Amino acid sequence: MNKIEQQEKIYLKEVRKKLECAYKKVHMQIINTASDVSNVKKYIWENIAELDFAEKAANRIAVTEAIEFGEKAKKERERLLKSKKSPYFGRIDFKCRQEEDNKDGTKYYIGIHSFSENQYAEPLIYDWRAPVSSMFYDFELGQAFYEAPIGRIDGEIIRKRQYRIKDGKLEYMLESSLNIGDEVLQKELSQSTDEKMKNIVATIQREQNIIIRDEDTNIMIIQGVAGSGKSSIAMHRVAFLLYRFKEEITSDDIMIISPNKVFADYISGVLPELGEENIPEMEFEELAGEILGDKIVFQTFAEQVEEILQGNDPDNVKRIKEKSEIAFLEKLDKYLNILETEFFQGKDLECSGYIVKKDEIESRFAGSKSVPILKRIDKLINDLIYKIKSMIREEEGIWKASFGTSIRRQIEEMFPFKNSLQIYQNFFQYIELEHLYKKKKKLEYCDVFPLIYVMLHVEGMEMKYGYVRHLLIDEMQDYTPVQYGVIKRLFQCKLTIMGDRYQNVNPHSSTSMEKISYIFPDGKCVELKRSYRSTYEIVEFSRKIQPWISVLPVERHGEKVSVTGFQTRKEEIEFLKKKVKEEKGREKVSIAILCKSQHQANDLYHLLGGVNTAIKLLGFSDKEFIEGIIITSIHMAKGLEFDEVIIPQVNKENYYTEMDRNLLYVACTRAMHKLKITYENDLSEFISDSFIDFI
Ligand SMILES: Nc1ncnc2c1ncn2[C@@H]1O[C@H](COP(=O)(O)OP(=O)(O)OP(=O)(O)O)[C@@H](O)[C@H]1O
Repeated sequence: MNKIEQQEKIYLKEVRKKLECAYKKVHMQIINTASDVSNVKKYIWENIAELDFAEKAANRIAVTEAIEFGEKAKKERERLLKSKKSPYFGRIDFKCRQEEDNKDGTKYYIGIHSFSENQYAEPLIYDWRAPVSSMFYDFELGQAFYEAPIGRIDGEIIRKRQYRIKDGKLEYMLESSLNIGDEVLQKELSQSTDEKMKNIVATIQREQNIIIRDEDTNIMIIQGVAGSGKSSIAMHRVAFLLYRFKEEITSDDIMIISPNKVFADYISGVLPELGEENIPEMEFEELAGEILGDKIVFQTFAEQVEEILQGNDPDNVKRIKEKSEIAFLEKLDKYLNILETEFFQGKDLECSGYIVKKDEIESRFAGSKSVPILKRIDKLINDLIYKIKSMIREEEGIWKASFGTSIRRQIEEMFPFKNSLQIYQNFFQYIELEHLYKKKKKLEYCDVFPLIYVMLHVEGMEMKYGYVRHLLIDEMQDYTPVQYGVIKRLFQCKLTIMGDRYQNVNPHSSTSMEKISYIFPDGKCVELKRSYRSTYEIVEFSRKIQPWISVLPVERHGEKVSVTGFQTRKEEIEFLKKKVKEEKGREKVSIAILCKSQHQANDLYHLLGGVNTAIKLLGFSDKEFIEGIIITSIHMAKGLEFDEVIIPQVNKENYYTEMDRNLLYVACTRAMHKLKITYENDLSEFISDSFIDFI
């Protein structure tokens, strides 16, 4: 062990001792608080009859406050426990320009949580989100600066170190003059995964840090290649904002729209790991359900994808495609703008001999333009009932309930639609493309958001999501311009939208960063091209499926991708069975067998032995990320990652459309360390001769 390492070990021991002291102190506080609470409760119980109202109230307040204090202390204890295990991961020695004589600079140790011995002492560990910590991610040795609350602080980084401390032991340390990375990053990336998404604080890269720490941008649109860390960045960005604006926002003010519950569960560990509460999550379908209520039954996105894969309805693709264009949103906007002028036709209204002239009706209607049109019709009815009632009363006549019904009927006849669905259906006649709307038992998924868009326009919507201060949307490519139109209306808050146009599981409705920025012209677009998830071999292999993608792999090498052909399906199944048997019982396996559709996944699951095997089937109704050996559809695996991925049935006749190409790409990019492809008879043309050196 060299001298520097020895010094660091001594320092680590000292810091851990102090953490231990702090831990014991908080632990005692929790015990004492629990005992105080129980004493006060006992006192109230025993003296309930004698205590007056004020005394009872005072005691109750004391209990509530003690419980709150106890809860906070418990969280602090949890943090200290984690810090004891791994107090910090980095250090910078920074010499501020004003401190010329401080030639060694000030040492800043950086960890997940900050720690000081007391509230007046300088921190022994700085939170990774503290202003000074930003230099750890942003600069190499030499000139550096950070934005402190008092303004920019300039100086020089004279030392930078990285550590891996596990269970209180220094596993390794590196003197780094380079960007964080390289060696430590390689080590981190080569770890196996047996669990959910982990934090990446120790190795956040510069381009990622810029996004995480950006507090000024209102709308951020991130296009990042597979494995570039988009979802990780999103979680770290939330943690950063919660720290930076701790007085203003809480985790309940932030929301994430994720592709499915399994994905939401997969990412749910990161924020608690970083000492923050999880944020509310929902899927687009849930949002649709909340708005449409239970009156309209609709198809889900997953069902739409499965339907396309079954390929039974070629017109379906046309309908989906058309409704995913910006032009469709523009046509819809145009239609909604002319609804009033083209479809509302004022007429004279007659009720029990009283007349309200057409002109008055039209000017009343035009006078409340800010009210959504269907609500305006209701308002007009109510206003005219009131007017005619007053006229009748003035002349001492008698108002009858049937007058109200007659007024309502006459006004309703002036506008041909009673609800949003009728208005939406009529849109297709108006644009003379009736074939684009297919009436079915379940509203087609491609009509769900256009209908909601119409609803928001013609019925309005109370600010249901007004409390959301920051919305994150993952897998942005899966949502159409109309869906973004809906988001724009419902969420008037900061947005972080991220995804990858090349990972669209339904290319007929995919949206690129360019399309999204058309809807949000003030949005800031950022591109991430480096892929961290997969080995160099897997990235290079995947890249050949979509050669137009520009992606930079991390130089982390692993096994070659294997492509194995079989003469019969039976042989392929036997091969997979053997593989599962070999892996069964091994600890910490993370293997996914990814099929083109859920239908194929279900079939294969049964062929491999179903419930009698070690394999677990993951389907659309699942809510939790499952560890071990799983079998599922590529759609379900979006956003997830596994040590090893096996893609069966990559036959010529199974993967041949552009949609299949995308799916194959998504499947390959789920693999971190190993990728195996199997096929029967002829291999899909997407895996061509150029792959030969990988076979
Ligand atoms: N700076 C980093 N340090 C260490 N690991 C990283 C870093 N950035 C990303 N990773 C790792 O790369 C993998 C991919 O990250 P993530 O899932 O966030 O990427 P993504 O862009 O959302 O992927 P995809 O779009 O393919 O689902 C994860 O294992 C993550 O921990």
